[in-house]
Amino acid sequence: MPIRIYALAKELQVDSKQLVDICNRAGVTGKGSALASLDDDELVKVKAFLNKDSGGDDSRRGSQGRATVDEPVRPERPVQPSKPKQIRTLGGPLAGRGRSKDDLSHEADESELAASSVATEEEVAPSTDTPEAESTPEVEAEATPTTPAEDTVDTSASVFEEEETPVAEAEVEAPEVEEKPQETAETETPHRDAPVRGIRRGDYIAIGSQRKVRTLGAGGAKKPDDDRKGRDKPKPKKAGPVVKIAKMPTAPAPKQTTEKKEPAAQKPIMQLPKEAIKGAKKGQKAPLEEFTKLHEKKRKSKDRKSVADIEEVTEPREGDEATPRGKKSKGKSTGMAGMAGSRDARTQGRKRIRNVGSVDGGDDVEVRGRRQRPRREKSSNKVSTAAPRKTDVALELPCTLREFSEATGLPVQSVQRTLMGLGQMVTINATLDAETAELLCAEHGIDLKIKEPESIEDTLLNQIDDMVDSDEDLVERPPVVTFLGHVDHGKTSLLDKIIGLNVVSGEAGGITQHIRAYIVDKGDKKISFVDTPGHEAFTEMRARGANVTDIAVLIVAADDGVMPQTEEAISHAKAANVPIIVALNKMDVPGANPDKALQQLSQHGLLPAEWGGDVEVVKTSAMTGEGVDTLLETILLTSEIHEYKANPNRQAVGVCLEAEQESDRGVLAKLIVNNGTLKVGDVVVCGSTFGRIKAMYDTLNPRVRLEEAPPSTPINVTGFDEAPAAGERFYVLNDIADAREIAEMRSHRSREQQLGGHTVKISFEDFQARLQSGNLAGDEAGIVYLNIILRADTRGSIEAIQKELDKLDHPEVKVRVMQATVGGVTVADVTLASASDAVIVAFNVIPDEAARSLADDRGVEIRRYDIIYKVTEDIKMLLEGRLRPESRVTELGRALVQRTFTVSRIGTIAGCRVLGGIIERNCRIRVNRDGRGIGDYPLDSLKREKDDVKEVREGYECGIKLGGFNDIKEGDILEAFKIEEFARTLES
Ligand SMILES: Nc1nc2c(ncn2[C@@H]2O[C@H](COP(=O)(O)OP(=O)(O)OP(=O)(O)O)[C@@H](O)[C@H]2O)c(=O)[nH]1
Repeated sequence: MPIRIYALAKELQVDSKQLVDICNRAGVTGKGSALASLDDDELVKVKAFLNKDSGGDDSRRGSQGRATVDEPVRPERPVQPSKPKQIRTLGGPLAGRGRSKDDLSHEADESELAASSVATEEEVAPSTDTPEAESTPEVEAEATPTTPAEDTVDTSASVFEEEETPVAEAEVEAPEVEEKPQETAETETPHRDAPVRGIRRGDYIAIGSQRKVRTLGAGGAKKPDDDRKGRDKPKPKKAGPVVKIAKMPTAPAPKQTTEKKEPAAQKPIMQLPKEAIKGAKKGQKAPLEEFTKLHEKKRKSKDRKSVADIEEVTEPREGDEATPRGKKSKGKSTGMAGMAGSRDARTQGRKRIRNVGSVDGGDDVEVRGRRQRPRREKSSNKVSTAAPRKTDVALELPCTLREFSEATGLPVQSVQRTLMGLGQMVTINATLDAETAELLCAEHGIDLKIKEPESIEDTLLNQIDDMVDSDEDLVERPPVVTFLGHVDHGKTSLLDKIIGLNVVSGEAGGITQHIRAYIVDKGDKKISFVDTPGHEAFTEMRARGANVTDIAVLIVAADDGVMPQTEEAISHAKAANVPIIVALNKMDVPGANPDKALQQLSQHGLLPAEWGGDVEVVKTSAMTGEGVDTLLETILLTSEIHEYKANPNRQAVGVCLEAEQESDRGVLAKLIVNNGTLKVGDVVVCGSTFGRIKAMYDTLNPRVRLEEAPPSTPINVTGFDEAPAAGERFYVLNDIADAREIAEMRSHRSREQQLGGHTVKISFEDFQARLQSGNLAGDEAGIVYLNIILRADTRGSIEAIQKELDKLDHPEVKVRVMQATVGGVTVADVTLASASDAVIVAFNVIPDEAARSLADDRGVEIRRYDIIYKVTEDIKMLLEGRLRPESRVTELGRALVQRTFTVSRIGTIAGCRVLGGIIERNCRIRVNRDGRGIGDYPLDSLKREKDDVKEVREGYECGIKLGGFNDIKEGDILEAFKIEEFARTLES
């Protein structure tokens, strides 16, 4: 049976190289390395050579055999006669068996060992002769020396100790290898004579097994120290060596290379949803059961995973940062399994990091590095996150510097630099007022639009205004009818006749002083009537946005016909865009001429139905009651045609018609409900006043209390803190705090407007600007109308101007003359102009003081002309959008001529008192006499007593000499004005 040289060397306890040399010397050539095999003949030959060299008995053969070896030099040991006993005491039963085996015949041993050896070779290394097999560790293991005693006692501790020795040798350094044979020589020497045999399967310890044993840890495997102790144990029983030898260096205990134990992984605290807990109580399967099993399986299989497997997973992660997350999400499944996948991925991630990164704190380093990388990349890109700079912004002012910067896109530092240049040191949270913001925008070339902050008024009241009732909620409501007409034509009398009252006699001078509003029954229908002191009041409500009237009844006395106020009433009714019914009253009067009245009405655009027109004319008499029922039927018929509807099931909105302070009840306001139902206890805001409705009274029977007022119902209410203005709209709100806030806000705004002056509501220039910008809403056909109220000195002037205006034709913009009457501009004109966004054209007439004042308050423009073509030219330019920039007349003041003085060679000097404004030198003077303009002339001289002065202010007297006009008379009104050049607002 072949045996390798190194195995034999071990058996003989000599160095392999020395054995190679011995082989050569013994004539066994061709054995150049320790891995070379010796066949039986060669083995016998070598052994014979060794025996020949030694020439001693068995007990001495080992030591002599070793003595023949040149190196290393070992101290000779004296032969101990009691050696077998020592062996027996050392090995115990094993030693005894070993001794008994010596008695066995060599043939038996050889055959048995050969059989076991063959079996072992077949199992472990079937082709030991192949070069590959020779180089494999398994082949090395085959040559592990064993003792014959091991054949029978294969699991004894001594066998294990013997097996451990070469393993330890493999781990320790060279000097230790040389020590081993010395320590074991005494025990192995008796078996030296045993024939060489192969190893058994039980003797074989694979490399992997060796490693396994080594890495078992302190508790799992015997330490080399223990082995040494085991071997050292019987030493005291041994006979000490005769010759003292130097103590051999002891091999240091092999270092424990087991990995640091990690603390046991803690189970995560997982809170189950309540449903799962409930379900589990009811016996349902626990939701985490499957997940736990799956996770446990994964954990077990994870331990078996090789490093290569882990690295394989790691690689794509190193290359692509997005991959790991993708892998994690891939591993996720629905429900709890998804959680398991996520945890598993996290565990793998930790492992990965440990393998790739450093041992100490590798986790943190890797994790930190991975997380920081995107940030570094982001910062290196230097992408500006600042808002783009804008060319025009809408800002709510005041605002902070930060808000300004964010809105405009200007860097804060840039804005601060600009402000520093203006001498202002501001912080980022400093507040910028409108002026500063405008300055900054101008500096940086940004168009600034100041945005009005959205108030609670906007949010709440606009929400109510925009509320649209569904068709199902809408029900028919009574029409609200207003009587309009000339004074004393019988409005009040007719209404009294309808409701059965006699109010006329109760009013001072028979003139209606208050607005009256009643609701009357006509069969199963109701009609609300509103009687106003004049059409101004009617228009006043419209001017405030409260168009309560559904139907206008124009009262025309059949004996008088159309009068100036009738014309105005027609204009107001037309401007309100409501159906008009004409009541030809006083038909009982002997001088009644209905045909003449109808003709006049036709001339004012009201063509009667009996003449083929669309205006219903009812002949009535408030005295006799003639035609009253017909008038009511006509009203109801008109109402039916127009289908006036409202939703009674919502909070009320309406209009205040009138209010007064009463000594006992406080504020008593007359309201009319437009929509919804007003109830006692409702919180109401009306204009700049608010309150909670304490009580409601019927307007016909003031002592009758009402609990609620449905749509179109006029009522008197108490509960307001102050008297609201006529024409103000009221709203019912849910919260009285909101009502208070809105009222206070409006009050504050009203004061500001009074202090800040007025703005022109509409003017020619403004109209043109709004026309160009498209801010003027047109009618259904898209036609925009320029509303004009024309006042002229004569009927002829009116006709001439209207004729000229008719020539103006523009497809999209048209002139609408709302009213054209003779005489000076009145308050009614201003009211109508204010309500209708109209411009008053005064031709050779002037406004009276009340009208002038009201026009200033309302911002109504009154344009005065004295040449007809100038009127039409301006309007033509306006319509064509080619209004030239021209000199604008600036009114300076007015003076009353008290006396006149005629001086020869100089002319007439007017002694005047300045009524208002200022009279300046070099101005022009417009002379007005009896409300009509005579002409305008340059101011020749202006004196105070005998001194020329630059100006004379209100309340002072002065002497005025006009250039080229001496026909000045006492009572004339002199209006001073100057012509100034103004820049164009629009280019042609
Ligand atoms: N004969 C006759 N007289 C009437 C008729 N209607 C009104 N009157 C009288 O005309 C006068 C004026 O009547 P009012 O009802 O006050 O006229 P009004 O239009 O209301 O007047 P203001 O309230 O000032 O706008 C009263 O004296 C009435 O008696 C009528 O149909 N026939």
